[in-house]
Amino acid sequence: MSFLFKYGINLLKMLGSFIFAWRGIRITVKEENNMKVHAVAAVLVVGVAFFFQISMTDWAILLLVIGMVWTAEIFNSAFERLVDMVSPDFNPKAGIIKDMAAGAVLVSAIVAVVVGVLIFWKYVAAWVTSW
Ligand SMILES: Nc1ncnc2c1ncn2[C@@H]1O[C@H](COP(=O)(O)OP(=O)(O)OP(=O)(O)O)[C@@H](O)[C@H]1O
Repeated sequence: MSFLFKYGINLLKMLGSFIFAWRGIRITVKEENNMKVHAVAAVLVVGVAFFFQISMTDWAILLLVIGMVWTAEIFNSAFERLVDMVSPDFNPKAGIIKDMAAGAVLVSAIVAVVVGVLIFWKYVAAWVTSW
């Protein structure tokens, strides 16, 4: 019985963690313009992927890079807020931290674009030649 009680409490705690994590994602999408751009880009790319009926492996790679960009952007937004909280006044060190976090987003976005081109070129080429 006490085992079931502990199990239930742990399950509730886990549910609470999911709700808090979901709030973090929601706030980032709502308040960060860059995240809105990433979200729209992801929806467009997924639409194109459905159109071309890409393979399971390509889906896996595509979703991985989309997740990578979103993760980088959420971390970047968290860093921005943390820096603004800890160092609200101008501080070159604070600026470097923000620049580094923004750099992580840029790296992930560039990799995502390259991966997107590598994945889609063969589908686009086949589609164009089938005309
Ligand atoms: N407290 C600070 N001290 C020194 N430089 C800062 C500070 N805050 C921001 N900066 C510099 O200004 C740049 C822009 O910061 P900002 O907080 O506006 O983020 P951002 O990159 O414009 O992101 P977003 O558009 O999502 O708000 C930083 O990358 C950093 O170089």
